[in-house]
Amino acid sequence: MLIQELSQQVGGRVELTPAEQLLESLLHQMKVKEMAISPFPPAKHFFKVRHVIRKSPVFKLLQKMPKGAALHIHSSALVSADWLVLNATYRPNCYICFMREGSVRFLFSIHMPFPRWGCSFWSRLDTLRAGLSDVTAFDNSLMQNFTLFTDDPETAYPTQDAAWKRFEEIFVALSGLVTYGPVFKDYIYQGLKELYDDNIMYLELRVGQSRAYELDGTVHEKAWSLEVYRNITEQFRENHPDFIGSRVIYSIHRSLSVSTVKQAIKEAIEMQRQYPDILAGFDLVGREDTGGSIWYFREALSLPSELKKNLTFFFHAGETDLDGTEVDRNVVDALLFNTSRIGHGFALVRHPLAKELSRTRGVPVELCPISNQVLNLVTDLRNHPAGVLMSDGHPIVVSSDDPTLFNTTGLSYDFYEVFVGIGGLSANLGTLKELAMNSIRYSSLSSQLKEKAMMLWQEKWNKFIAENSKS
Ligand SMILES: O=c1[nH]cnc2c1ncn2[C@@H]1O[C@H](CO)[C@@H](O)[C@H]1O
Repeated sequence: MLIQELSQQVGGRVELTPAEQLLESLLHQMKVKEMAISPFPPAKHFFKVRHVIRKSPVFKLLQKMPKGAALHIHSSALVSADWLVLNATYRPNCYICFMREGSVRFLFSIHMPFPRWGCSFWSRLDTLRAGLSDVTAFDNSLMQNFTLFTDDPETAYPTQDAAWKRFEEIFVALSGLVTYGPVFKDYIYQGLKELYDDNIMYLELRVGQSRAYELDGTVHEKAWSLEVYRNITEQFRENHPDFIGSRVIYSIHRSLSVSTVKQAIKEAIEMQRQYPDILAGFDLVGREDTGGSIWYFREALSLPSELKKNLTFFFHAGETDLDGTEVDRNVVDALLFNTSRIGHGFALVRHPLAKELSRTRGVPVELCPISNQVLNLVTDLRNHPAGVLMSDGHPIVVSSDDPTLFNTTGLSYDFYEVFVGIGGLSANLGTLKELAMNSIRYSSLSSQLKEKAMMLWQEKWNKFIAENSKS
């Protein structure tokens, strides 16, 4: 019985080579030590223990581990807040204005922009900085505007409402900065680099509706951005031949109307036809329990099958709502609409039928534990519902959701939380191996590219094992 139960665990069926067994026993000892630290880091909010995690030997090993693909990241929260402040805001012609409630807005422009409602007069950042006595303090305060990071998360975000309000506000603050054409291009490159530096080889990015602009006020078509994603990825691959690439999941905010979502679906169908290599499919984003449910958008979401067109869905579902409302049925409806993955699926364990369906159909949950700590207020990861999914051997992939806002880079922090916090001692090297392989297996890559990615990953994995199993 015990053996049977162990083999259910994610990775429980993965057979380890002798070298892997050696690394597993080292890893096990490291983990036991780390779990004895008091207080146990994953029992605390991520913001309070990030500095502890950073020093952890298990974390350092996870950074070196080839983790496969990042399948759930939002394009407007892809790079570190440091890069945005120290690189993007230092470019010429960058204007800033300060909102009454303390937030900021940016715009790149040749001329002084028109005043914006609720915002101070615009200042050009180079002039503004030249007049400051402490530029570092100013830059640090800008960084604070781009992330939810705080030493005291419980006070700053006592409720989900408070966390989500600030969360959505940051996206608005970032938009004038990251949608400026020249910044946008370097931003994508930097995003790929941060992932690559964390040993990730492929990315699927949720991309919203915002359009890029230029200094003279020209606004580009959405297709322009898709071409940038493709070209910058190509450029990155030329410089890093062992990177596989990136694809885009066209996304629309669920606070919008059915007719707007219908229009977006039509655009997505057309984009998937025109850019099949870069466009992977479609998703609805934004806070789930205050936006429209999947059922609410059923007329729009049925369009592809009515028109007999291909459009792959990657729905966020069961992220924030556990209360048995219509929104709580999103996990079921996502599966009925044939979603190919479930974004978050935090509520999945409460729906045994949906859970069974997701497992038997091989529809993985995109688990983003840091996001759940910040936005769902799950402080102690030992209470995370994914513990049940893990011990059930449920298909899971790990991702970081919004690295800018959570003040992380790469996936290693999320892997740490899953491996040490949610998985506990039952998670082992086989778990890590399966999670990394899952990220390639459940990606939207063609079967040929998947095979190539898997081979490349295996090579990197073997090297990782050989280098780390010595002692
Ligand atoms: O974890 C998430 N769940 C739902 N929506 C999200 C999450 N992260 C980001 N966005 C949404 O994506 C938009 C930017 O593209 C943001 O407005 C935000 O609502």
